[in-house]
Amino acid sequence: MDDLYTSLNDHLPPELAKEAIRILYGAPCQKLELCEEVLNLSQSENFDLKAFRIHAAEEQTRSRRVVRIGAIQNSIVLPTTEPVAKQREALHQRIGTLIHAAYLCGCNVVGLQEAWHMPFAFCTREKQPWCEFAEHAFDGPSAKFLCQLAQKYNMVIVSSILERDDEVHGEVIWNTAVVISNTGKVIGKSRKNHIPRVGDFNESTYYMESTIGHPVFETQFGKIAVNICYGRHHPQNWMMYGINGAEIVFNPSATVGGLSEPLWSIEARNAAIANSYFTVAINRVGTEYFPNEFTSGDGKPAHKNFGNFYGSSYVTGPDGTRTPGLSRTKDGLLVTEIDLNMCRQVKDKWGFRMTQRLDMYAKSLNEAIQSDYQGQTIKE
Ligand SMILES: NC(=O)NCCC(=O)O
Repeated sequence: MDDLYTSLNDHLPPELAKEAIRILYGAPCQKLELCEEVLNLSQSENFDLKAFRIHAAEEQTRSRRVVRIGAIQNSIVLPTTEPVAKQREALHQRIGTLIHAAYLCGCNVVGLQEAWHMPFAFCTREKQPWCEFAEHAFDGPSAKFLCQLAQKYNMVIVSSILERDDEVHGEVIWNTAVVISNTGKVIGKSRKNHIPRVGDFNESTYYMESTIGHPVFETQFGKIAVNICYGRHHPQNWMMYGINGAEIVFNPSATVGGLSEPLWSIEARNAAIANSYFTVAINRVGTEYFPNEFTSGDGKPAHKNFGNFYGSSYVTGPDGTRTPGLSRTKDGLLVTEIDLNMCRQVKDKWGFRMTQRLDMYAKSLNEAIQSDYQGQTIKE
């Protein structure tokens, strides 16, 4: 099955499909018309292309703040046995094509998947050659490449990379998202707050948890934050970006079907609802093979790949409306037109911020982290 939405549409009687989609996806997203040039490009370059508008109400006292978001998912281009520079160069080329497509679709903000410039080699626990993909956040080859595209296309780009912190912190490696302004300059970086220790996700061998909190980047196209992959399982992580004023939170990810597919459509969507902002969940696609076998202490026979990254990138609005997902198997570009005014409209309607009781939880959490804490469990 390539994607659930299309399967429902293709296989259920029309009335039933409409109702099933309303229940599963929320208010229907309107399809956007795209130009012939980008439709042809998606054919010749073999990527999934979907485009929607999430509807927000018109207001009397504020003009609309319309933004087009592009979410890009991709598979690796060359085998993982090719030289590091060649693999990275091939990914740059592919991403260049997909960003050009996003430009043709009028995107103002584009987000890429987790560690887009390399294979997701953290299953292997090998340091060589994978650590060589790590690069400087502000002037590494991928930052330079994207800064130039951001300026050329007048778009903000959210670039999730393996960072080598060689100025301040003794060349250590981090899992980092760099936010690049539409002026072509890096605005700043955010880092992965929660590092997985599950299945083959042996990422803790390579980098530590972020120490830079929950930054929100004020751009010309809205206040943007980045919750990197496994951070999506932590509601408090999502919450902090909301507290700091985010209007769009990207979730660049790399996750596989056997592990997380049933969770995928829930977590970023729930975060959008709970925090009255838009979320953009982006996952890799394809299967990446590594030269040497590895195991992860879970009883599985030694193997050479992670399993299948299932794509399915999607966008959710603060009212819970979500777009259909991109393909589960193909590279893709998902374009979503949103109106940032919707964040406040939903806060006013549902009052989740107003009723959030942060003071109560701050007090309770502060008690819960004390070594003599007695849980509030009442026994029969
Ligand atoms: N990249 C990453 O953090 N993956 C962990 C697996 C998951 O969160 O689904």
